[in-house]
Amino acid sequence: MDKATTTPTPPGPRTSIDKHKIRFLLLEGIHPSAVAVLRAAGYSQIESLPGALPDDQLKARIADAHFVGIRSRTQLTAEVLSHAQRLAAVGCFCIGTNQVDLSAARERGIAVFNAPFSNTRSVAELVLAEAILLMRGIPEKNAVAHRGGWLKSASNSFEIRGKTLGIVGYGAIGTQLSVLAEALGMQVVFFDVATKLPLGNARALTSLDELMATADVVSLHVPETPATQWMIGAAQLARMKPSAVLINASRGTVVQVDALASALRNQALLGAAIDVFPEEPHSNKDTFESPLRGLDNVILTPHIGGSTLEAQENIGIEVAEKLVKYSDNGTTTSAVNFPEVALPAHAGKHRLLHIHRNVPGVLSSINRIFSDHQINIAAQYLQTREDVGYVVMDIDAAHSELALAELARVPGTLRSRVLF
Ligand SMILES: NC(=O)C1=CN([C@@H]2O[C@H](COP(=O)(O)OP(=O)(O)OC[C@H]3O[C@@H](n4cnc5c(N)ncnc54)[C@H](O)[C@@H]3O)[C@@H](O)[C@H]2O)C=CC1
Ligand SMILES: O=C(O)C(=O)COP(=O)(O)O
Repeated sequence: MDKATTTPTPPGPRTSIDKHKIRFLLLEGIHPSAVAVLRAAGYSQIESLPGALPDDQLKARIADAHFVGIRSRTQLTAEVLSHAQRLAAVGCFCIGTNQVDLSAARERGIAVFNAPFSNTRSVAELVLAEAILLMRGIPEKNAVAHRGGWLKSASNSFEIRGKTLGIVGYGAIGTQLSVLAEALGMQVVFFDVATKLPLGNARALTSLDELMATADVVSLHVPETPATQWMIGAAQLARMKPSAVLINASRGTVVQVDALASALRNQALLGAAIDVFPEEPHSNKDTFESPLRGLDNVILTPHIGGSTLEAQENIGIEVAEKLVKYSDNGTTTSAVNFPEVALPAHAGKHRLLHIHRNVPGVLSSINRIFSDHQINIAAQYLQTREDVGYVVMDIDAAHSELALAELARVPGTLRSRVLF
């Protein structure tokens, strides 16, 4: 049986708990495939809630969770994480991890995982569909028809074949979109801060300004970072052709929505499709407020770019498997904020996991414990990342209790566990 022992910060109390006492808190309607993976791995304390929790409830509920699963809505700030004394890892059941204070988590020895690929196809498909609908003026024609009108006209209606798609952020989603768009006969240009291999006949442009001025369809696929915050404002919109459209399925903070609303009202743009907003409702019961409401040439969607059953099911499996691996075996492969270690099985041995501040002296203190007590280390793995070190040692069962107690006392210890 696997057991885990977690010490919050030394000299905090050591709690030895078995698998059935490890608590998983899943929020925001994570797909049941995640629960199935956790159950199959022998975990039974799993609470899955349909929505995000208000801050005060989140702080209360996270306090006794060992693992928490969230999507894009839940904000795990440093303040919220300070209530998470037992938390070993966070699973973001999505791509974006901007909702988690990654360095605060790392400093507390909390690993953060995500699903970097599972919903990329869903976003790319939606964007492509929106590009076609916008270039045909469908949002407006649809709205008018619902009001009893009839807008049969070819004016401002275009095929996307032969038009230029400008992709801002040529990563996992941007590249998929690039390939799909070329298959429909579009020409693709992109702008990325990193050097990226252009797929097919796509062309890299050297500036955002050039992309905004060139493209008939501009689609944003950058992460939320200080550099992407409000990167599309009045000046960038003014560069677009009046016959062009803007699609944002990245993060709400990338576009200045007031500037966009006024560009759309002034017909400086043909239309827009927006899936993400600076302020999004907490749940389906809350009201959605936006200056873009009421504009017929805008497709508004409630942050559902990645919300397909296929994507959600895959994400549930992928992230739950990462949490299980970390809990059962200590593997941190693909953690977004943490030293990455891929570990083999440890049959017949107890495995000690020690997460510490990456400061001089910690490793020698650890090694001294083993030499002072003459404990043989069968295997040792070490990885550091920024200010945190992660060392894993496989030892004989007879010594693990003693070694764990000693490890927890090493100055600089953030967390320690034993698996067996
Ligand atoms: N609407 C939705 O439901 C979904 C939204 N997303 C959002 O889409 C974003 C992108 O996803 P992926 O393509 O998987 O991420 P990715 O990390 O694979 O690609 C992002 C690309 O943006 C580039 N980039 C970063 N900063 C930039 C800047 N200032 N200017 C230009 N390029 C920049 C990066 O170099 C990278 O190539 C996610 O971070 C997430 O916020 C992701 C999935 C679903
Ligand atoms: O994957 C992402 O980054 C998304 O934005 C999708 O978020 P969601 O899981 O739908 O809240």
